[in-house]
Amino acid sequence: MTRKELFKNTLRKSVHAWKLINELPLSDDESLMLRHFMDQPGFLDLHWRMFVPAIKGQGTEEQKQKWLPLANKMQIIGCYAQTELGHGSNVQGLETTATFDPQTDQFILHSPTQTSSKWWPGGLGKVSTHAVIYARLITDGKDHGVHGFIVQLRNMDDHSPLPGITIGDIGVKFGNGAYNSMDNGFLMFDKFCIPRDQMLMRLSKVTREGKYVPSDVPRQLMYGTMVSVRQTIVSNASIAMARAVCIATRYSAVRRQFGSQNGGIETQVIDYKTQQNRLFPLLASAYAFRFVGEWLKWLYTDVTQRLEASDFATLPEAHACTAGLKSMTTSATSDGIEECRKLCGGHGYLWCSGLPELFAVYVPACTYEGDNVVLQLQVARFLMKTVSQLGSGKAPAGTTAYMGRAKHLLQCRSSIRKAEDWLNPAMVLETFEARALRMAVSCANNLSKFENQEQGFSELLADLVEAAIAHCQLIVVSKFIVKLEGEIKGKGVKNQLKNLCYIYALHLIHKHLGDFLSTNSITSEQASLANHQLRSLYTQVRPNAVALVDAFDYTDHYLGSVLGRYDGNVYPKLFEEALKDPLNDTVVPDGYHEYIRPLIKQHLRSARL
Ligand SMILES: CCCCCCCCCC/C=C\CCCCCCCC(=O)SCCNC(=O)CCNC(=O)[C@H](O)C(C)(C)COP(=O)(O)OP(=O)(O)OC[C@H]1O[C@@H](n2cnc3c(N)ncnc32)[C@H](O)[C@@H]1OP(=O)(O)O
Ligand SMILES: Cc1cc2nc3c(=O)[nH]c(=O)nc-3n(C[C@H](O)[C@H](O)[C@H](O)COP(=O)(O)OP(=O)(O)OC[C@H]3O[C@@H](n4cnc5c(N)ncnc54)[C@H](O)[C@@H]3O)c2cc1C
Repeated sequence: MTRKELFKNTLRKSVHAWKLINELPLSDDESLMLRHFMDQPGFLDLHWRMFVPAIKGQGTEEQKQKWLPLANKMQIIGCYAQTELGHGSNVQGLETTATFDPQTDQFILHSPTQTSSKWWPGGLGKVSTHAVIYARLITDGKDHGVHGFIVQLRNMDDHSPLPGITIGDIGVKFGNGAYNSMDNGFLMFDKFCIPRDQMLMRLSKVTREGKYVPSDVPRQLMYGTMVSVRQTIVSNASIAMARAVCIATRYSAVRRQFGSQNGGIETQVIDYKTQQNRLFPLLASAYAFRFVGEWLKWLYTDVTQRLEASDFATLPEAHACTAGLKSMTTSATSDGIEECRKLCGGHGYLWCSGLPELFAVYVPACTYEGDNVVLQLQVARFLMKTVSQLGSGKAPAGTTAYMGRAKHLLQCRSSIRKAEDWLNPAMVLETFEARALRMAVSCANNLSKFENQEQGFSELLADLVEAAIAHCQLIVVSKFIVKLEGEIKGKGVKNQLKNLCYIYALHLIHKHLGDFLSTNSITSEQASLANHQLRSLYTQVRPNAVALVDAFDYTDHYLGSVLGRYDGNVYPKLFEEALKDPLNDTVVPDGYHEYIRPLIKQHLRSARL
């Protein structure tokens, strides 16, 4: 499809999905499932995941009563317009202004520079009638920082932009189809006026007289919509990873190379330890991210309930967990999808493998909802704060509770003696805790050598990110172990999950061996034992690998991959796909008479053939 066709077709699908949701009707969970199977980024994502939650989280009761019924019936379509051409990560650096005019009781929205143009918001370019706009609030010449406003963008009769608004699509993005189904947009305001009651005023207010009334709740609640989306992105990482792994695992069982004896069949590539060493940790990650996603959903629900009761104590941890896990799981999944492409050899590079499209559509997850490095630095700040409070009498809680055992974890030596000891959950956990704590403490010690903490932080950014990743990996490992300790129906299933849990943990040790050795969390002998155990786990997973990906229950239609077909009938179907290519419509290609024939004829003449 051309870009225009792709965009229009996605509009068609989105509107059809909305019709089904209402007609059947579908529950919230079923609607999410429908979105999952619609399988294309589109304006509904931003309307439901960001526009509506932003109003719910930041609007007053009156604002919710006014706007939510319209949004819930999709009589208005909204998006989330925060990022600007010049500022994305640095939200406090946004330039768009919203200046209160007491004479008209209105805010004047203005884009003072080119870099202040809104740039990137999904659904903004061509579809949305409304947006939640983030802009600097100015009253009486004073800048109160960034706040949210509900703004109508387009005329409800003919969809034209309202006077004072310039709006459009930002152009083609990475990949052929992928994210190009979405109208990520730009937007400029030229002194555009909105009524005062369209500032989202649950957190802070501007009175009729133009007085700014700051809120008595943390201003970070303004970032709540991002926290909610980051949490869902973790579960989505599991879905995308599982999809790539399903394709690569099934195909690895079909594909044979070398090893034929006396003219017999060749070896299935899934039997090579190198293939297993690349594939099975990704299979394990798909399960691990699913379980940590379930836990994060619980954490998010818990913090939401606490916030409603004005208990803000767990907000920093919820922010650190959603930011860190969003970052860690999306980076691992993007890398994992690419690894799966390589695991499928040359055929993985074919569009019909399903992997190129999956990669192209998935990889921006490392950037949207916060650049992955910027988000890990938020985790690092949280860790440094926690370390600095050790010994102050305030016991670390939640995911940093292990830091409360700092005295032990800083000096303990791993008691792993034989390979099977690596199947002991307590020993594995302690290894990850020791490594995470020691990396965090080492950063804190290095920071303390700087007179200026912020300067020290800048100097140590790379180490801080590594410490944050170590903490996030510990969370994933520990939540996998907790899952195994809970109710899992079926002993066989539990055994398989145990194998995957240890593959996940031991492979991380192997991959980040430098961290584990340099922090003395394990010795090089213990590292060899971990590798030994890992190989044995691969052997145990091998006979069940295909079943473990079949368990994701993805249909062939959803996978969209010739290589990942459930029936394994890969080669005939590759031919079928190839023959569908427009280049094969004719035997002699268009351009032959124009370019190839004159070239050949010229050579034939000069060679006197
Ligand atoms: C084959 C076909 C397949 C098809 C598949 C389809 C797949 C589709 C998948 C779809 C899935 C999902 C769809 C999602 C759609 C995504 C849309 C994307 C939308 C966006 O991107 S919206 C824009 C997002 N922008 C960002 O994330 C910006 C990142 N920056 C920030 O968040 C912040 O500015 C910051 C960097 C975190 C803050 O930095 P800074 O320290 O400068 O900030 P402040 O001074 O403002 O705050 C300091 C203080 O506050 C704490 N804090 C910061 N953020 C939060 C928070 N969210 N909650 C609580 N607390 C927070 C911070 O820690 C500081 O605390 P301290 O003072 O140190 O105690
Ligand atoms: C597909 C897609 C959809 C999007 N949808 C929306 C949307 O609906 N609404 C919306 O408002 N926005 C949206 N965005 C924008 C997105 O949220 C931002 O792109 C994102 O937050 C990253 O910000 P940036 O582009 O400014 O990156 P930058 O911050 O410019 O990052 C560039 C580089 O600088 C590094 N860097 C930046 N700051 C630091 C630091 N302090 N320390 C160390 N390194 C740093 C980063 O790691 C990165 O390597 C979307 C983006 C994409 C790609």
